[in-house]
Amino acid sequence: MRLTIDTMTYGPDGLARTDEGKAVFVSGGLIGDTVEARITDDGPSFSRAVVEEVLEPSADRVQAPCPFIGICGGCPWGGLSHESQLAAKEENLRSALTRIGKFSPEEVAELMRPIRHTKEPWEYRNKVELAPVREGGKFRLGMHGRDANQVIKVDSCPLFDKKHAKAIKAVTGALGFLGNSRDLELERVGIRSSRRTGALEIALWTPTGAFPRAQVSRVLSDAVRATSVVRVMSKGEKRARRVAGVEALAGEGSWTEKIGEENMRLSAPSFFQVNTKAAEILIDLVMEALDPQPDEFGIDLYCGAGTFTLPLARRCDFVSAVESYGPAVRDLRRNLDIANLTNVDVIGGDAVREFPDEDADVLVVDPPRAGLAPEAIDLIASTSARDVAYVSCDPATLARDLRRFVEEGTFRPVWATPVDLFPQTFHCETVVRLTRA
Ligand SMILES: C[S@@+](CC[C@H](N)C(=O)[O-])C[C@H]1O[C@@H](n2cnc3c(N)ncnc32)[C@H](O)[C@@H]1O
Repeated sequence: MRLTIDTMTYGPDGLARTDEGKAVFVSGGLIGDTVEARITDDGPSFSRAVVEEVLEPSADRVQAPCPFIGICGGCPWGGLSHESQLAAKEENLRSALTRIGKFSPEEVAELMRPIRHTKEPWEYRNKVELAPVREGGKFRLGMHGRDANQVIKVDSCPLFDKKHAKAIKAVTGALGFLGNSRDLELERVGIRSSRRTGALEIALWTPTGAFPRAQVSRVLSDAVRATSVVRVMSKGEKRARRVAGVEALAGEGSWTEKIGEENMRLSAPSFFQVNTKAAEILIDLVMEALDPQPDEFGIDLYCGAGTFTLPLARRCDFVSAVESYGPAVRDLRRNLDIANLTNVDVIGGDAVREFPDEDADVLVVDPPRAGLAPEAIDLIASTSARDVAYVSCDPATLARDLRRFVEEGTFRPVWATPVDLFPQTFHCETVVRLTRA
């Protein structure tokens, strides 16, 4: 079937319409392409298809600096110019605010500010994750393919920080060698690099139990000059793996990064934005949205290891910060110690159940993809906060939650700024300023 792609979805695919107007999600199709596509799934309201041949390539197609574009899962939009990616991300947010948030086109036009981004569409990632695979009795590590069951052997990744570009090959080589002589039961391997502090951490995720610590530490230390090698031990059912502990195999046992003026120390399981430079744009936008004053109180919900807590604490009189994940709570306490900040109450627990008793003037929320529970919106509405900064990694749940705030009648969105933290992918962060309605 001949199709012309007219939209990039919030996903890896392009979207086309048949002559009858039916939507077709086209894997491998980029906006502006005319393609010959094969239907793989013909549903009642939409179909799925894969590109068999690009008949007329989009003018926005570019040659990406990687031979694995289209195969590797890391860069689903890697064949598209960065300008076109930015435009598609703005359009995705606009569309979510209209379709899901039920804001009128005029309201959306008023809310939306241009997408912010850094000058680095490649080499921005401070973290890569490698997946293990055993094929024909041979063990190796590689990148997750676009097909989730596929693991692609790579020597380098153009998204990864060039300071430690060689670490990928060194780590895959060393662990491949070790894994062929004995089963390390590796679940995944994380590599975190900071060009600012020089830190390089290798994190080996394994189940609890016996582990050849000394041998792994020696082989990895010979292969790569890491500042930290850790083992993250997980337990429980595969789908709901929980972290049972982290043990240092060599070096510092944690990773360091400088973000804005702050020096952060992070344990391997803790969340940290993978694009440090672009995360600084998020911090600037949150501070712009809240404009915190020295006599004011702040709340930081879903605070992680403190990306927004520390800058907020420097500007406010007092901050309550809530985070449910134990390692991140410990990291935040340590980061506050390093920064000599004593005006933060760190609360470990669920953002709803442990919602701070202290009232607040300003509030930042940065929830996971699922967005805010209705109870969280009610609790936020019950504070006397004058402004809320909502940091979101999912336009759909963001749009849903903004509508809920508007329906509650307590806060209304003033502006929404998309931020491109993840070039070459469809993912997009957004910061929204909400103010008292
Ligand atoms: C998107 S991350 C943001 C972290 C932090 N603001 C940052 O920028 O580094 C979301 C955080 O929310 C935490 N989290 C997830 N569910 C939570 C809940 N129900 N209550 C509190 N924190 C939660 C996660 O552990 C994670 O650290």
